[in-house]
Amino acid sequence: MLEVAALSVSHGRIRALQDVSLTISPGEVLAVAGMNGAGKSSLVNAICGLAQARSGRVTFDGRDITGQPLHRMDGIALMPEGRILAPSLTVAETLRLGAGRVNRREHDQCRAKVLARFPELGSRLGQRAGTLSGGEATMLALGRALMASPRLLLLDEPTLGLSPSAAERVFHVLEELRNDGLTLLLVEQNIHMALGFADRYLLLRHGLAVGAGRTPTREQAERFEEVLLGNNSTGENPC
Ligand SMILES: Nc1ncnc2c1ncn2[C@@H]1O[C@H](COP(=O)(O)OP(=O)(O)OP(=O)(O)O)[C@@H](O)[C@H]1O
Repeated sequence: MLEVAALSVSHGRIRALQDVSLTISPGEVLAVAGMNGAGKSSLVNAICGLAQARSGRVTFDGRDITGQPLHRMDGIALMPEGRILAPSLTVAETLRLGAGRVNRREHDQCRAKVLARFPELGSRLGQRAGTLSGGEATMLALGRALMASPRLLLLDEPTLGLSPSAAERVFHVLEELRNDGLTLLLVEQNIHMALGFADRYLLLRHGLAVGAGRTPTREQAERFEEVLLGNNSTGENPC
């Protein structure tokens, strides 16, 4: 479904990502892990055209989408790091924005599905996004992404800043989305939750892919974290 080949991203003189490749098959969940500054957001942003790739290729369903802006990517949606909601827009207006160019009937159908998934948003359609709690704002950001009816959802740290119970709710929703057949690329700071949930992982370090494979078993997880936290100087694949 998604193929990323030797993708490199620079921000000015900083090499954020170097020759990173990955594939995701339909229905799979890929967790992208790594410490702060490892290049996770640069990877996600370059996949969906928000960061410019210096080199490499991104292919979605066989189409080359390298550098294409997100709004032209039929089938891919992003929940960006920090949620990025316009605080003065209402919940209804935010969801409308996520739908893009669809007719009224398509919008209403899609919104009904989103509101069935997030009942807390239904009673707040006229409330401004800036007044929502962290958990509600996260559901709105997820709902906005789902309004695009994606087949592949990119999630950049969806539990950032949330309480443990709100983070659990996010993973509960992600589980439902997976059961509905959605393909997920998940950047997640809560490594335990991410590895417990994903089918496969990609480990980044200083912009390089230093490990990839099926998610580790409980026994392998400790070893994995050693590498992740930088206690292992070889950068070897932990699994
Ligand atoms: N717009 C930018 N301008 C300059 N440097 C940037 C920019 N965005 C990212 N960087 C740098 O690129 C590197 C990778 O950053 P990136 O945000 O991709 O990492 P990350 O793994 O997502 O980190 P975090 O977990 O802290 O969000 C870092 O050194 C960062 O400082």
